[in-house]
Amino acid sequence: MADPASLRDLTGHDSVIELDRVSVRFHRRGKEEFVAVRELSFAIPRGQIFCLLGPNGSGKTTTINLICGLRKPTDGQVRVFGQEPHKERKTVLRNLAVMPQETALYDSLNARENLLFHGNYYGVSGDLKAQVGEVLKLVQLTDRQNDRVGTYSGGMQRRLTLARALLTKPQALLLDEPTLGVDVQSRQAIWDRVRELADGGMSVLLSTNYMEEAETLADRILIIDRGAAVAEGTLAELKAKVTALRLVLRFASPDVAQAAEHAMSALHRVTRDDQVVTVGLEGSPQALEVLAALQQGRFGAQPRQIESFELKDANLQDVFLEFTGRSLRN
Ligand SMILES: Nc1ncnc2c1ncn2[C@@H]1O[C@H](COP(=O)(O)OP(=O)(O)OP(=O)(O)O)[C@@H](O)[C@H]1O
Repeated sequence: MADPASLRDLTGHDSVIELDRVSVRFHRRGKEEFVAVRELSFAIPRGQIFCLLGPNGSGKTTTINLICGLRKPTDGQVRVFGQEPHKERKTVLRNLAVMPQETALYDSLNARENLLFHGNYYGVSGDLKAQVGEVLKLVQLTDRQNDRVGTYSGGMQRRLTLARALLTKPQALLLDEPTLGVDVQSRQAIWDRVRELADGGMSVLLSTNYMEEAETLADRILIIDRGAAVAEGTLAELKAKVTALRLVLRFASPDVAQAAEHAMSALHRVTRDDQVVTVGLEGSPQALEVLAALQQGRFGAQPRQIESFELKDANLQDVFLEFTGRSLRN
C-alpha cells in the first residue's frame, strides 16, 4: 500500500504524482544512446492541473508512460500515490486514469457500448449503467450515445475517450495532448470538464504543445525541451522570467529579417522566427526609439521592407524562445 510518510519525506508535502531527477535513456541498435527524459523533477499535489508544455519529441509521452507504469526510469524515482508505478502498476491504475493520444475506441460499437465494455473490463463497482450515463452527460454526448462511434467527429471521439478515463473515478488523470485535432466547441467542453474535475480535487497532468491550452488550463506549467526542464512556474511567474513588453516586427522576407536581427543584436532581447523579429523592451518609450531607427533604415532594412509591427505582452511562446532560442511550434 501507499506509504504517505515516505512521500512527504521526498517532497516536504503530500504529492499525488512526483518525479525526482528522473532520466530515461533508449539504446537504439547501431546508434548512440538517446536521452528522452533528462533529470526531470516535479510534484503535483491534489487538485492541481500541472502542464507539461513542449514541442513534438520533447519527452511528454515518455513522461506519461513513466507515471502510468508503462516505462521504468533509467535513473531517479517516480512515485504515484507513494508507489513506484512500474512495480505497482495495478494498484496505481486503480486511482489513476490516462487519456492517451490515440483514442482506441471500438468504431462498430456505440458510445454507451464502448463505455460498458471498458467498465466491465476494469471491474467498475456499483451501478455501471448509471455511471456510464453520468460520464456521457459530463462530456455532453448523451444525445449521440446510441450512434456508432465510427460516425463521430474527431472532437467527439476525444470527448468519449475522456469519459472512458473518468469511468473508473480516478483521483489522478493523465491527459496526453487531449485536444489535438479537436474542433473549438469540443476543445472548450474538454477544458471546462477538466477544470471542474480539478476543482473537485482531482490531480491532472496535462501534456500539450498547444500554448493556449497551457495558458487557459494550467495551475503550473513546466516547459520541457529535449527531455529536460526549461522553466517551471505559474503563467505569471513564467512571464516574469522574460521581458514583459515586446515589439514584433514582420519583415518582407526571412533574409531581411535576419539582417535586421543581426543589426539589432545590441538591443536587449532580440529573437527571430522566420520573417518575424521580436525585440524585448524595457519600456514603451524604447519602442518609439527602435521604430525611429527602423524608419531611418539603421537596422539593415528599408521602411518599405517592414510589413507590420505591433507591441505585445510576453506569452509562453516568448518564454520558450528566450530560453531555447527556438520556436515552440515545429
Ligand atoms: N521506445 C523508444 N525507443 C527509442 N526512442 C524513443 C522511444 N520512445 C520515444 N523515443 C524518442 O524519445 C523522444 C521523446 O518522445 P516522446 O514521444 O516522449 O515525445 P513527445 O513530447 O510526447 O512528442 P509528441 O508531442 O510528438 O507526442 C523522441 O525523440 C522519440 O523518438
